[in-house]
Amino acid sequence: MTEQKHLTHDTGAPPGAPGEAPVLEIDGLGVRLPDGQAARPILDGVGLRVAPGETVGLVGESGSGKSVACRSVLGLLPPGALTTGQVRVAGRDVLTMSRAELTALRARQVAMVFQDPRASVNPLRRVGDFLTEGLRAAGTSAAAATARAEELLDAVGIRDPRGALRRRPHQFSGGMLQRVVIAAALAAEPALLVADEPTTALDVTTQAEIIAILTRLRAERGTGLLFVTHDLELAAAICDRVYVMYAGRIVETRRTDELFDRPRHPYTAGLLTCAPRIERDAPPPRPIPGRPVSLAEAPSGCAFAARCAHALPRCTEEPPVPARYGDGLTACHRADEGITL
Ligand SMILES: Nc1ncnc2c1ncn2[C@@H]1O[C@H](COP(=O)(O)OP(=O)(O)OP(=O)(O)O)[C@@H](O)[C@H]1O
Repeated sequence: MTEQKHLTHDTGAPPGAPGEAPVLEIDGLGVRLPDGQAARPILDGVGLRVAPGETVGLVGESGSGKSVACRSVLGLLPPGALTTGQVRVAGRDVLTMSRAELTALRARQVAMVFQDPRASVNPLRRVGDFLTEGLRAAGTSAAAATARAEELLDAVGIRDPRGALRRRPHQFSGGMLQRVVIAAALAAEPALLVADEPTTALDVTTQAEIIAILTRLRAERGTGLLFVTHDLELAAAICDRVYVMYAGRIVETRRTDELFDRPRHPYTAGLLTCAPRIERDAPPPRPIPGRPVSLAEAPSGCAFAARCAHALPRCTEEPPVPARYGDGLTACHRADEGITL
């Protein structure tokens, strides 16, 4: 694997309203994680923006690096991680923050919701303690913290919030507990919420309810939302813009409607056609051939070339550099040919 340093300071994001700084700015992020004596490359040249109140999707198959990218936003990379580039939250680089600064960042500015709500809560403690501890640590009185916790549980659709505060995690279904985790994430009114596959472990109905809650809360509170998923259809349903990641790199980004109407990267097009559709006359799903590679395994040309029906000899030799098409970016040698239509 040759790292391509496909650095660009263009992240495909719209310029934004004057005076409105992005809540998240990732520029040229590279991550290597320890692997025995060596360091294994995981991310390369990742660039991404989230504006206040914007919902941005980060989409890709398993192992593409989505979780590592969003963990870097909270300074939650494993010990020994080596990074390059910048991850700025409200203008400050997370990668250079001290431990105390990271604690403050997580308490006030960024919150994260993970796939498995049971991994986020202490099974032995009451939900009320889980919801109020951050508020109490920030100096809120016990009575005010409890009132706020009830308000938050109400906002995520939990009936009888007062009773819920006294219960323990095992007394909640997965979907109800994910609501509790979202309520806790919103307690400090963070500028940015990072949700890593928050509905993957839930049944379809509960999934829809959680998505509706996230969408409503984002609209009401103006929180920026970075929504991580392997499901492009789901991302399209809720996101303003989407970044598509393959083998640790962003291969395409654009506004959701444009991404669907006119994907320019064959990988994006493949993600769109590999998912089953419910319409009666919809074509059958067409899986992307082969299996995804990690950045460490990626060949020196385009990492997707071996799975791509449109690959030319050039694709296996030269790394494609992200270039601007329409309102977004695509890293493909054939992007200007419209081959994925
Ligand atoms: N703590 C770690 N130590 C070493 N390698 C890791 C660690 N966490 C993740 N990786 C590696 O980093 C790469 C990206 O993993 P990551 O979990 O970010 O992918 P993902 O796109 O989120 O996948 P999934 O959808 O399955 O969660 C994988 O090759 C994975 O094996």
